[in-house]
Amino acid sequence: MEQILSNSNPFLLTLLALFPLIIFALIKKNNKSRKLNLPPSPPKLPFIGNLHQIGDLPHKSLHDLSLKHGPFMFVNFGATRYLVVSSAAALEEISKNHDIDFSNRPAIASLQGLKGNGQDMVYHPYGDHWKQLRKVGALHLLNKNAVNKFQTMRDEEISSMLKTLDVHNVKGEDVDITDIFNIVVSNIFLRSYTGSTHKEDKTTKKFLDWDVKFKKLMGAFCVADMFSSFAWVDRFTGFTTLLKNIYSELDGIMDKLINEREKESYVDVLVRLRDVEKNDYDVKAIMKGTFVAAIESVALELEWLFSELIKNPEVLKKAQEEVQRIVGTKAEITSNEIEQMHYLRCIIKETLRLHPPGIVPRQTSSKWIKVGGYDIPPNTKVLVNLFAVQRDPKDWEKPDEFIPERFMEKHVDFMGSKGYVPFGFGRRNCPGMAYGIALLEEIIANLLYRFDWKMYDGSKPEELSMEEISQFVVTRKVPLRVIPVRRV
Ligand code: HEM
Repeated sequence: MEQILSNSNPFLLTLLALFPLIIFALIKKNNKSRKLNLPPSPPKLPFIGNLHQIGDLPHKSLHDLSLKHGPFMFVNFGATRYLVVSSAAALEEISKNHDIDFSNRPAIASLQGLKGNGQDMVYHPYGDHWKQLRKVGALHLLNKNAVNKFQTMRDEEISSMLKTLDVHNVKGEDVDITDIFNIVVSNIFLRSYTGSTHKEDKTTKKFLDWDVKFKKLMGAFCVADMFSSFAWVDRFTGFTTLLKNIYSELDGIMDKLINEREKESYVDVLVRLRDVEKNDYDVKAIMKGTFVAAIESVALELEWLFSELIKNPEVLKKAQEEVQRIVGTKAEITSNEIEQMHYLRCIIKETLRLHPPGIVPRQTSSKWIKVGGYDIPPNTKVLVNLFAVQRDPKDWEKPDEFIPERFMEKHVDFMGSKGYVPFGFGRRNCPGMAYGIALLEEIIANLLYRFDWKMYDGSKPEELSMEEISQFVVTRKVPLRVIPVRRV
């Protein structure tokens, strides 16, 4: 034996000694994967995974796939695997039993430039730092009191929007209402951030020009998002440079807002917390994430809401009658009057049900989780398909139809009702809900009160195209053009 030991290779000897341990580990691993019950997945192709089954509108393709493969399914976008959640019951199970475990966001290469050094609010991992950011946002920008504080400024911006529409009315011209919505919403958020007392048309234009380029880029194919080990292809094709340029342009706009901030505005508070109280804040990243989240979602919901009103003249008429009945012949609409517009609120709810802004990205925590009877590995990237959840036929009769009246009969909260989650779910939900709803109500109430609306090309309202395009968010494919006709 001694001879064997002295003549042998020490590496082989170590292996021999560890042999029982290795066998034990292999058996254990084997047993574990045999016992694992992973979610089902549509058939995949080598390398591209399920990409061939995803069309131009991923929310629709994923919805269709979920009807075949179930409300929890694994889908591979190239080499990147996602758990796709597609029904009200599945989402309820997650939010009731695993809220914290599903409260992270995945790293998305093409959105890296919004994250700054990773200390923003939208993409920051769940934890104390993120909670602190949410608190500052709530206190200085987003809660009901903060929203009320900005009322005068909102009134000014809405009144300026009405004046622009009046010019088109006098000339009998059509107007790109999508453009009008983008301008009024950007103006309002810009001023809410910096506390500016005057109009900021130039910066708004800069931001909106930026936004068009940004969305186009987000609609393009980013190799790093699908195949992280082939990220070099993006450098080779020049995509990485395009991303770098677009984010540095946004940085420039944020710099301008920081330089021009008023005392005690949201931006000023963020800067003070960073510079005076030495909080570890990436102010520009916080601003970028919330700014883009706010403007994109409110503008697109206004666009869909207005499209649905134009396409459904009987709903439009009923909504106008409600506004007229409550406001009478007064010159201004007050927040007190808007509170009484129940039918308008139903229209908003139904629009948010049919047209949520996009698919919600999340990531699970670093432990194994069991949902829907399936084993979910640590750090799994998740896509919650609100389009599928909010059209679940188990919760909604005629789920694809626009029927605001359904909300008259059934009490459904904007936040936290089964099968209705336009502002997301759990503790990572949208912090801008109060502000978003206030804006939708105020802008639409004014448009209904002041104007009648005609199709610009003489076509019938019901012929209005509702085609979508998915570029970061899901918007109308073609901008909405209408003719405003003054009523009062
Ligand atoms: C009608 C308008 C809006 C809709 C439909 C909407 C919808 C959403 C949704 C679905 C999410 C994902 C939530 C989740 O992961 O569960 C979200 C997140 C977010 N929204 Fe909104 N949003 C709106 C307006 C706003 C406004 C006005 C702001 C800010 C001023 C805002 C700021 C944010 C932020 C910062 C997040 C990320 C929160 C986090 O990760 O902690 N949103 N929004």
